Amino acid sequence: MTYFEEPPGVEETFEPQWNRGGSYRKPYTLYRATFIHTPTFETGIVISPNCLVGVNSEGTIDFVREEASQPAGIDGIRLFKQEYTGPVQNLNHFKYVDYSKDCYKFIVPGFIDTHIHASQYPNIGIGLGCPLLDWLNNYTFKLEKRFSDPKEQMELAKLVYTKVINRTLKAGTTCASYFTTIDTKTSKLFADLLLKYGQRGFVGKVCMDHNEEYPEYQEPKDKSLEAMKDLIGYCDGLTNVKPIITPRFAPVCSSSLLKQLGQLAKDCKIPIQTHISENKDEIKLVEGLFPECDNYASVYKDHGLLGSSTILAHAIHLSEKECNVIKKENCSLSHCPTSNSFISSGEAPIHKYLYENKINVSLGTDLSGGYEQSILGVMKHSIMVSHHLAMKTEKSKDKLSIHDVFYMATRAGAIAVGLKDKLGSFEAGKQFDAQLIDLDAIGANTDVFDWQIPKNNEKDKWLDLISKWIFSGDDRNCVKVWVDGNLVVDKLRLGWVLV
Ligand SMILES: Nc1nc2[nH]cnc2c(=O)[nH]1
Ligand SMILES: [Zn+2]
Repeated sequence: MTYFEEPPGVEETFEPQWNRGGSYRKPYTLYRATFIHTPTFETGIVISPNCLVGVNSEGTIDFVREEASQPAGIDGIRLFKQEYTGPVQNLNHFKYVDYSKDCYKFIVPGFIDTHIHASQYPNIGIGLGCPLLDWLNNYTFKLEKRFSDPKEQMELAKLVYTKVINRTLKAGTTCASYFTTIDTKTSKLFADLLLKYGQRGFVGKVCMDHNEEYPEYQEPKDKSLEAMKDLIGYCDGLTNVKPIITPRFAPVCSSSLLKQLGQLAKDCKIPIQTHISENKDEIKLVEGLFPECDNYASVYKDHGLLGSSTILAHAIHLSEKECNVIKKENCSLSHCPTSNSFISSGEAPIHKYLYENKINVSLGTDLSGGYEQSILGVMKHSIMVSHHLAMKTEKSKDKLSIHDVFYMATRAGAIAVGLKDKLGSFEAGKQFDAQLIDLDAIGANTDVFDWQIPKNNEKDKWLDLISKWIFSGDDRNCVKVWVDGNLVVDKLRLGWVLV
C-alpha cells in the first residue's frame, strides 16, 4: 500500500486539458474532515465531524463514513483499508487529505448560483435607485450591446467573463446558471472559459426580439432561434458546460419566439431560465402585451416554457393562482434578494413559497441587479430581507432560518439546475463539488473565541459557527474549491492569485 498524506496547500492543481476529451485521471482521494450539508429539506443541517469521504478518479463520491471511529493518520488508513468493501478493486494508491484536526475548518457543498448575468459584471454597484425598467434601459442594455460590437466584443468578453468566473469560483460557486447576451460568438467564448477554469455552468444566450423601449438591443426572431441552436451544437458532448434556453422575459419577446423556444427546449431536452414578476410596472406591461393570458406565469405556461427544468428568477409578486401553476409545473424559483433590494423591487415571501406552496426555491446573485458575487452574501441577505418582511407583516414565521438558506444555496440549487442526483450534498454516487471553509483564514473577519469551539461534536456550537460564517464570513474563508474532485481554487498554495 502506498499513500501520501499531504499538508494542506500542496494538493493537486487543476489541469483543464481533459475537459474536451483528454485522459487525465485523478488519484483516488480520501478526505477526512467535518462535513456539513443538508441532504434533504426535512433533515435540516447535518454536521459530521471526523467524517471520511472517498472520492474516485472520476471525482465521484465512492463512500461516506460518518464519525469514522478510526484514529486519524496512517493507523486509521490501515484500518480503513482492511475494512474497505467499496467498488474500487485495487485501492493501493490513494491520496489522503486530513482537515479533521483543525477545528476552524469544515467542508460544505459548492454553492449553486441559479441566476447570474455574466455580462453585467462591470456594472456591479451602478444604477442605484433606478427601478427595473429604467435600470434596464439606462444601464444594462447599453452594456450588453457592447458584446455584439465587432470592434471590441472579443476583448471585452474575455476580460469580463474571465473575471466573473474567477470571482464566483473563489467565493465557492461551483455551478451557476448564467445569462450572457444576445451575441453567440462571445457566448461560445464564455463556454470555453467555463471549461478553462473548471466551473460547472449553464450558458444562456439571451433571446429577445421585441425590445420596444431600446430597439438597438434585440435581434430578429429567426436569427435568435438559429443562434440558440448554434450554441446547443457548440456545447454538444460537454459534461459540465451546458446550454440553457433563455427568453429574457416576456416584455421583450414576441409570442412566436416564446412558443418556438418552448418547442426547442422540449425537442432538445434543454432547461429554461427567465425572469418573472420582479416589478409591478413590469407585471402591468405583461398584462398589456399578453391580454389573452391569465397572468404572468400563464404567459410562460401557455408558450410551453414551464416544467421541472425551468428556473424562474425573482418571483416577488406572485398571486396564489400563479404559485399553484408554478408548483403544478414543478418549476424552481431563484430568489435574488440583493438585487430585489438594490433595484427596490420588493421582498419575496420565500418562507411561504417553501413551506406553504412547497415550491423549490434556490438562490441567485443576479449580478448586476445584485451587487453580491458570493452566494454566502446572498444567504445572509435572504435572512435579513425575510426579517424585514416579517416586521412588515407582523408574522414571525416569515423569517428564514440558517437551515433554510443553507439548503437553498446547495440542495435546492442542484434541484433547480436538474442535477439533484449529482450535486448539492455529500452522498455516494454524487460528484465531489465542495468548498473548504476556514474560519481562521488569513485576513478573514471571523473571530472565533475559545469557548465557541465545538468539542465532542456539540451540535449547537457547530450551528453557531455556521451562523458566524454566514454573517461575518466572506470569500476569504473559502480556501479551497473542488469541482468534480478537481481542485480549481487553492488559496492555501503559495503564490495563489486571482486571475
Ligand atoms: N434583475 C434583472 N431583471 C431583468 N428582467 C429582464 N432582464 C433583467 C435583468 O437583466 N436583470
Ligand atoms: Zn436577472
